[in-house]
Amino acid sequence: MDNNPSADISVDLRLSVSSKAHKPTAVFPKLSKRPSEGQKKVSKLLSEILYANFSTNSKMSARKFCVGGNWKMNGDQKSIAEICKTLSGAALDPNTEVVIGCPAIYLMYARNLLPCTVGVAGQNAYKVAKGAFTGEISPSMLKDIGADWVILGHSERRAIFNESDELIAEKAEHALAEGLKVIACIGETLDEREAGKTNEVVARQMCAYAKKVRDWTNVVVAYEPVWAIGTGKTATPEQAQEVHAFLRQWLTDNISKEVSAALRIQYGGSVTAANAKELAKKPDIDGFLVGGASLKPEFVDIINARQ
Ligand SMILES: O=C(CO)COP(=O)(O)O
Repeated sequence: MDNNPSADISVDLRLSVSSKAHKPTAVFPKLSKRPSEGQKKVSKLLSEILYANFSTNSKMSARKFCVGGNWKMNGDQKSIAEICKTLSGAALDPNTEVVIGCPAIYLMYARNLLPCTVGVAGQNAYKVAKGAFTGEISPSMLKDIGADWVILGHSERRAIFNESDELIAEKAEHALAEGLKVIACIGETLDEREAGKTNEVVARQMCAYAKKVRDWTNVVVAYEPVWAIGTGKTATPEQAQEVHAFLRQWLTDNISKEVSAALRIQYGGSVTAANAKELAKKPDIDGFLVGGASLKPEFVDIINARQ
């Protein structure tokens, strides 16, 4: 048996997790004699397998919470200076990444007023670098003035400016190629939810991104049910978690287990200081994309929701 480690697989699989190393080890059953060489080999093999799985799981919990403020078409120099002052003076949770989606014309202004730990995002960018596209801005321009992110596919761009899944995915592809990080928005309308089509809609939107995005490292997905945006009707933590869990499974099935474990999925739609803490407790909610409340001092409490 000693020469054939697979011959004895009656090893206790309980994990012994060292709090320091976070490395589980397979535990031998209580043996009256010292473990044989074969048993040791099996134990080592099992430890490695378990550690590999455990590492993947621990990556899931290691997703850094990410809170975005989407100011939309709001603010002027005076009010932006005030918000930036509030954020600069506040104790922001260092374990939360913060990104401000600022109107393009004020991006450089906000960049200069915000703490350097806070990222800034454009709220849109076109799918090519330059050219005769009156009124558009490009990812390289955003980068040039100090933005590191862009929000794409927001439901307002989809509904008001008729942006298709395909165009949004092309924009995401180009923005990523130019070195921007992308907050990729998705979400169903009230009619779609009531027709029981939520999963179908978000899967379709994810499919479109997946056709163009090869590397998901610099992508954060923002699930924003359209019926919850600006309406004061937040999805309950359970409703949000249900869709986030569906998205996580979709990523596992259609992209990879690794991407599914690492990709951050924000929730957006009437997030306030009052509901952020409960939403933040859900295992697949990795942050928020906040509209109205990001223009108010309560945004600090939303950023710190996990404290
Ligand atoms: O659209 C949103 C963020 O992108 C959410 O807006 P509200 O937080 O105002 O509902």
